[in-house]
Amino acid sequence: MRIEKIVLREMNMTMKAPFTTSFGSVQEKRFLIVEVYDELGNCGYGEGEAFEAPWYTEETTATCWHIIESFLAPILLNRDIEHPREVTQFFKPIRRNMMAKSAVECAVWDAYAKRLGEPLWKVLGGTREKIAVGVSIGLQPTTSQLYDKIDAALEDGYGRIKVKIKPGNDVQLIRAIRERYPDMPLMADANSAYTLDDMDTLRQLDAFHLMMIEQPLGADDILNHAKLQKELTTPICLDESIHSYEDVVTAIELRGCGVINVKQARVGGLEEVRRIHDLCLHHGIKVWCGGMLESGIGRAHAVALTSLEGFTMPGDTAGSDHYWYEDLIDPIVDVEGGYVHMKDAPGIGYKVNRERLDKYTERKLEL
Ligand SMILES: O=C(O)CCC(=O)c1ccccc1C(=O)O
Ligand SMILES: [Mg+2]
Repeated sequence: MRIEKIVLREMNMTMKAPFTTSFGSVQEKRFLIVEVYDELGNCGYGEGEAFEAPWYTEETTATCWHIIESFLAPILLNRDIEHPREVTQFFKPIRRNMMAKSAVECAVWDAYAKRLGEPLWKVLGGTREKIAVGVSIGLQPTTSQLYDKIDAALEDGYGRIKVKIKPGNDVQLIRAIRERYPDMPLMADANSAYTLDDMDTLRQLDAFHLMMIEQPLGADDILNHAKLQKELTTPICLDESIHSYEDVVTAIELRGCGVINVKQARVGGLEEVRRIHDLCLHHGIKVWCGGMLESGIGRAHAVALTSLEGFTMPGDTAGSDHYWYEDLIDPIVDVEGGYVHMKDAPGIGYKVNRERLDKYTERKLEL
């Protein structure tokens, strides 16, 4: 396969409601869509999932554009590729910038699968015909508004609820949720808001049989997660701390977690997720697929990944309509009774609606 053209788009779409974490809120999403064309005219799509500000990782929409335009696209253009797994190797001379790399790598996978006439999930080695998904609910102004969101998610059939916590909005909040929903599969995500000085608070969370506590401590702090995990019975799940296969090796050796939330965007693409998935399976570490408030394009890649056998826990890939009034794909990612059913169409399996793609494009560059 020969990559003959790459199109870069900066998108701007507004979510139905603001999404609030311990860092702040997002409602307007500025992200990138990458189109990769092979010599036969197959077009693959990938999503640059970084946020406009560097609160979740150091990348932003603007740094992704710069890295793709100046470094990644020139590496791929007019290059012959046997298999998309090579892309990760081609990108090795460029340090980090995982979200920029992922956008392009995902697009190459989609083009490759379309060229084979096969659905991406099968090309990746996925086996599940349907995948279980949960929802992640941001911090709400009041507990009663949070209850309303939980009730709506349960009514929509989601079988696992993740809520955000932060210092001052944690033990009381989780206790209240547990009293109202004693048996609901529940987990809490702190997005790095605590330190080991908060040990007493974090220990109290052990009383609520949470499925896991996601990323309580700093993004660069696997060592202290290991210290914390020794003190807790609830498994720790790492999110922001994991940027690569090597980070997972470190986390496993240090016993820094029981669970990994993996996102293709955070680790540089689908091939790296596959390697992490295999490693976790080998070591008995649970792994599931997280989300980045993506449009349907990034969502479709996450759905394809989640069909790998090791993704035994529900992911964060809620249906498109949970976040968006309209999505870039037809049909939308649809959740029925807590499950997304795999599509048999080639590539990501969802058709990109070109009219809507153009409607939300604010800047476009052909390379
Ligand atoms: O539903 C999603 O797409 C994921 C929601 C979520 O929790 C999240 C959203 C944006 C950035 C980080 C996170 C996270 O997993 O910590
Ligand atoms: Mg998280």
